[in-house]
Amino acid sequence: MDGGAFSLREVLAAFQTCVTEEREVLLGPYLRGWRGLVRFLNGLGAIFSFISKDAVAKIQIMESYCGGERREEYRTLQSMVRYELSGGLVDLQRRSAHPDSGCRTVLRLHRALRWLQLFLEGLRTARQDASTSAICTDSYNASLAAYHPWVVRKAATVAFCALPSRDAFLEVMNVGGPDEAVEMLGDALPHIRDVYGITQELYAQHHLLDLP
Ligand SMILES: CCCCCCCC/C=C\CCCCCCCC(=O)N[C@@H](COP(=O)(O)O)[C@H](O)/C=C/CCCCCCCCCCCCC
Repeated sequence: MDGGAFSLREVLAAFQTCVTEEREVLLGPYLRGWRGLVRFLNGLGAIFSFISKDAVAKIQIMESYCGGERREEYRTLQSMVRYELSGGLVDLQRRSAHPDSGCRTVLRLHRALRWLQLFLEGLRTARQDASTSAICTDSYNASLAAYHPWVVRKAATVAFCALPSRDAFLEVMNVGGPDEAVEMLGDALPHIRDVYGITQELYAQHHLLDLP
C-alpha cells in the first residue's frame, strides 16, 4: 500500500481481513485500512488536509498502543475494550486522566467508518452525472455531522465542494473503468458494514457510544 500505483481496492481489502473467525476485529488491518484511506484523501488536494491531520493523529495514537508494551491487549477491538475498561483506563464522563484512550479514539474512527459506508454506497448507486459533493454532504449529515461543532461542519461542507465528479472520482480509485470500480465497491461494502456492525454492537454492550 506504500509507494507505487495506489489502488483503492487494496485499501478496502484491509477491512475484509479485519474480522476473525471468532468475529473479533483485528486492529492491525483496521488501522492499515485507515492509513490507506488517508493517503487517498491527501491525493484529493490540500483543502482536505485539516481532515486528514485529525485522522492521522487518531491513527497514530492507536498505532502507538498497538506497537507498545501492552500490544497483546491491543490485538483486537474486543481485547482493547476488555483491557481498558478493567484497568479503569477510559474517561467515561469527561476527558481527564485518560484523554486519549483507545476506546474513545476508535470511537471517532468508527463514526467516520459509518460516513465511509454511506458515501461508498451513495457513490456506487448514484447516476453517472450525480454530484459527488452532494453524496458526500448527505453521507456526512447522516453520520459524523451530529458529533461536530458548527465550525467543523462548515469547513467540511466547504471542502466537499472541491470533490471531483463521480466519474473522475471512480477513476482516481485506480481500479479500472467506472463499471469495475462500481463492482469493487459492491464487493467491499459488506466487509465495511460487518466491521461497523461488530464495533457498534460491542460499544453499545459496554455503553461506550458517547465517550467524551
Ligand atoms: C471511493 C471513495 C473513497 C473514499 C476515500 C475517502 C477517504 C477518507 C479518508 C479519511 C476520512 C476522514 C476521517 C475523519 C475522521 C474524523 C474523526 C472526527 O470526527 N474527529 C473530530 C472529533 O475528534 P475529537 O475532537 O473528539 O478528538 C474532530 O473534531 C474532527 C476534525 C476534522 C474534521 C473532520 C471532518 C470529517 C469529514 C469526513 C469526510 C471526509 C471527506 C473525504 C472526501 C472524499
